[in-house]
Amino acid sequence: MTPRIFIDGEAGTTGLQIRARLEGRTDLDLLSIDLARRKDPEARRELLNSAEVAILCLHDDVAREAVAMIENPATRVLDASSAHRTAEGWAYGFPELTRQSRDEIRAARLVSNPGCYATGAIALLRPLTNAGLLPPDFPLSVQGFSGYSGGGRALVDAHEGRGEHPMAGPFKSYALSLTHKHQPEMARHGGLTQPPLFTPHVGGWRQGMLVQIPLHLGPLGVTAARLHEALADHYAGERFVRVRPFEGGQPADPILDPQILNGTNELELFVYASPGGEHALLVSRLDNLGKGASGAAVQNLDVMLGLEGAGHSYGVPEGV
Ligand SMILES: NC(=O)C1=CN([C@@H]2O[C@H](COP(=O)(O)OP(=O)(O)OC[C@H]3O[C@@H](n4cnc5c(N)ncnc54)[C@H](OP(=O)(O)O)[C@@H]3O)[C@@H](O)[C@H]2O)C=CC1
Ligand SMILES: CC(=O)N[C@@H](CCC(=O)OP(=O)(O)O)C(=O)O
Repeated sequence: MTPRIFIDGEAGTTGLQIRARLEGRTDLDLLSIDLARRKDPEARRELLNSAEVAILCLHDDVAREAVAMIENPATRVLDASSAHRTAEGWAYGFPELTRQSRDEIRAARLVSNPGCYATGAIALLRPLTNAGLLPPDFPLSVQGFSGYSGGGRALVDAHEGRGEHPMAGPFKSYALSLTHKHQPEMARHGGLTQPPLFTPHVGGWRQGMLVQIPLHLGPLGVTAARLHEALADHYAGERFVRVRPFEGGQPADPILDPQILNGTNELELFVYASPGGEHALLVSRLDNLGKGASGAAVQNLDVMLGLEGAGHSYGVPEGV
């Protein structure tokens, strides 16, 4: 039977992008809620309990409530919120992260979709901590640069002339309390014993992001070439994660535009080195709504259902 899928929060930023990516899929039966009843607990309860997979595109508190509404043991959950990313009993939905990740996601009833900045950071960190090139307690800084859709409906509306928001504008630094909800996730799934110092920034473009990790190589006792080799080895053969060539002093990609991967489910990783080899910069580029949210969610849905081999792109189809 065709698996029934319900997107709770289908009218929000992440939900709409998931719907766009599922457009034209005949191997899934997409259940939809009457728009007028989309916040009605009874209407949602019914759909949540009749789906094979419920995808939650809700803010954390509403996502927790949705999980509590599910009584049907056959309903599996894919949560796009940050409510369960370090919770016990939840698989982490990053299929390329470790050799076991795909099997864990396929077997799980509860899967948490990664955060956007966290995806960029963890994709760089985990292969290096696993390979023993980055000690788990190494003091790290992570910098993020996101398009405004990362702020959800309220920030999108402010940017598109439908309200005001303190983070709207051409460029803002934020989370200057030096605490951000992605830090525990970066630590846990990046293989670190302490959260990195994380400084996010948001700008006046709609979507697309860069995540940067600067490294002093002296204390690490490793070369940038070795870090690149470990990343390239780990992601060899992966369709959605690409490690760009490393060319030492003459970078293959001398300028990075955060928007290049928009509409795709792709993630690109870069390693840069200073001419004397003292410093390295690790960078990831992704669409915060693609591999950072909705593309990843649809990929995870297919991994959960054993459909990944069908070769879908998990991008937004042309013209949608
Ligand atoms: N934006 C991004 O880049 C990413 C977001 N996420 C995560 O996805 C989740 C959703 O974020 P995002 O899509 O940006 O948020 P939005 O605010 O755009 O969407 C949330 C949706 O949930 C709806 N909603 C609110 N309350 C209820 C309720 N009680 N019952 C049912 N629906 C409700 C909202 O309706 P209404 O607008 O009418 O209130 C809205 O349509 C968040 O947890 C976020 O952390 C994950 C990765 C990336
Ligand atoms: C620009 C902006 O506000 N970004 C969001 C992160 C968005 C995201 O994708 O993360 P989640 O999946 O955890 O919501 C923030 O910093 O909280």
